[in-house]
Amino acid sequence: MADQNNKKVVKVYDTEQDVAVSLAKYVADLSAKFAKERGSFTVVLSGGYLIDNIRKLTEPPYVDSVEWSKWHVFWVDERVVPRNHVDSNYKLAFDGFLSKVPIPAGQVYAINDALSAEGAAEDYQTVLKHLVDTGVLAKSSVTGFPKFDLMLLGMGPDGHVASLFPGHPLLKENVKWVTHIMDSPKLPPQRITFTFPVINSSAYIAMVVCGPGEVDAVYKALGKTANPELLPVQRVTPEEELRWFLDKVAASKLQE
Ligand SMILES: O=C1O[C@H](COP(=O)(O)O)[C@@H](O)[C@H](O)[C@H]1O
Repeated sequence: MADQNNKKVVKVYDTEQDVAVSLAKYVADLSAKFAKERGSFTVVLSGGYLIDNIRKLTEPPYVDSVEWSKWHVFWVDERVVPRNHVDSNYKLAFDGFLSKVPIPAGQVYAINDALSAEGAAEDYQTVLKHLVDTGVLAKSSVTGFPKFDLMLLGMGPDGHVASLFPGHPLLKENVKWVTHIMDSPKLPPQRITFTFPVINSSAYIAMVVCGPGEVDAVYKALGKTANPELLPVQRVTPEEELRWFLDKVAASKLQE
């Protein structure tokens, strides 16, 4: 299914394994494109099971063929916990992905875990501004916000993306690049998160959803019945392409 108007593509695969295979090729192709065009590839990770979905990148042929030296890695959100804590999105990504591929350590931009939620959000925004100033990170000519090459996102059962939850005032933040939340409905409560203007200024977004947990949210987001109150995931509109990677289970209500 492809929608040319809002650059949305929905791909449904038989199994989660097929999603992982296709997602690895998609990421590797974009890595090659941006490495050639810009000399670097800026990639944003989320937490959750997305990290498991990108496992094929750590295996042949990709582990040997991707230009890992061009990668710059960021997080769309992070929990305010030490980096070695079981709830840390950095730890999840390090254990499942970053420790298995040769991305230079200086190009992995973890959120500062020694600061408060507010301080860590401000600090991360400062890091991003410096990278825009030095040309590592592109800037959107449309919005003026940083333009990441690719965001790899998951979605929660309530339709949340990053740490942007349904009905929360942070959905309306339109000035800050990075902000903080002290009352996340999903634990842990203190987090930092990219804002929608930053998410929507990115070039490409892969939205990866597999398994039974998000069947209803996928249906609300992509089904034929109009959803009166937009889920956070329905506000995601990157500049080039939003591509959904679903397995048959996650898409089961769409096919009814
Ligand atoms: O709390 C979070 O949840 C979302 C979705 O996670 P999942 O386990 O349902 O895949 C995740 O994308 C976000 O980064 C994380 O902090």
